[in-house]
Amino acid sequence: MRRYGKDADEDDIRARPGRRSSRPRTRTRPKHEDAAEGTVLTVDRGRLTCLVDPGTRQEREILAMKARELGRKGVVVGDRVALVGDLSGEPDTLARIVRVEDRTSVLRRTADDDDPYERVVVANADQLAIVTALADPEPRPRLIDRCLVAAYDAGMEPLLILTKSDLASADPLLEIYAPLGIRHVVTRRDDLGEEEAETVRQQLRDRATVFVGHSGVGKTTLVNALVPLHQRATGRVNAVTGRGRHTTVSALALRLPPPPGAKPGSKRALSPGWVIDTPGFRSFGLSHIDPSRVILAFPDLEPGTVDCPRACSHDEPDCALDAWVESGKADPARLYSLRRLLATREAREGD
Ligand SMILES: Nc1nc2c(ncn2[C@@H]2O[C@H](COP(=O)(O)OP(=O)(O)OP(=O)(O)O)[C@@H](O)[C@H]2O)c(=O)[nH]1
Ligand SMILES: [Zn+2]
Repeated sequence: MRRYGKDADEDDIRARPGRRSSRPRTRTRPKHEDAAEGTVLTVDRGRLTCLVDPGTRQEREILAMKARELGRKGVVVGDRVALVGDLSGEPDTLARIVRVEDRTSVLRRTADDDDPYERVVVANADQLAIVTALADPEPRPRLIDRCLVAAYDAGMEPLLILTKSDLASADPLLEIYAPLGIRHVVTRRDDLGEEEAETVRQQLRDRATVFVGHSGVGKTTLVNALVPLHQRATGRVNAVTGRGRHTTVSALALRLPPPPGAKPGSKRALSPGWVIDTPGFRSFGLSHIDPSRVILAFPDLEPGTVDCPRACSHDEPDCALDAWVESGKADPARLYSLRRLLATREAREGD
């Protein structure tokens, strides 16, 4: 898949879209030559847990905070950062993050469609796993479409994970998504033994995959099977937020176990892939999406847009894609799917 992650330099957690370009870009980097490299695994009320020296005997998680000099720059899960200060990782120590490296991808969402603010959810991920139950709760193709738009906008490859296959067949959904050529896996809780979990892990090896899904689709069940040593806490009420059972509070990066038979210390063992679990959500706001980025995920259609009117929505009478498809240059089902996806940008009841 093509990479087209947009410039993600100036992305405060809360940035007003459209203002980005007016801010001056300063590239004065403080000298922190002794800084350690780390990857942000989770963020909790301004405290960032970072993994340092991965794959070595010194591997450790250290707690850090953003240095003042970073200003309003947001630091999110998946960010690669430079750390100074106490790097021991001992209890009650706190390091400082002095730099955030350029990002290869940025997954954003707006809390809802009327929300002018966008949030960077995760940085540097390669893949977006859209977890959908086949029943209980009923699948919501429109929500899947919205997640797909977010993935394409972010330059991430989508993966459909269809859970609860004991309750309903996956065929009708798979038919809808066939023209998009999205990879998929179908799971059921009672089959998620070690062997089946390994089949799912094969889709996640060597990359970082963000898991998103509506509450109750079985995401926690799945993630716990994929990363058995971790067992995300469920059913506990958080004393601070008061949020209840089975509520995942913040994004959390989890390393997959190494593939069976991988030699300890080998590349395969050291980069087994990452799962980035995110809180279950009800909606996925898309007010920040740019159709011209989404269309880059359709390399068969994209060249057909050169004759489009300026700022074409690709769903208007003058759109050149109709002629492109009529002349046999691409499959009409692809154009239909693209238009269906782009149409989800308009908010509707129940999003
Ligand atoms: N029938 C059936 N039930 C399942 C399956 N997977 C999970 N469940 C059940 O669905 C319910 C929700 O599962 P969770 O794993 O907590 O769902 P979640 O998506 O993490 O939910 P949140 O934590 O709210 O985001 C639980 O009662 C699970 O036991 C499955 O394959 N089949
Ligand atoms: Zn067009």
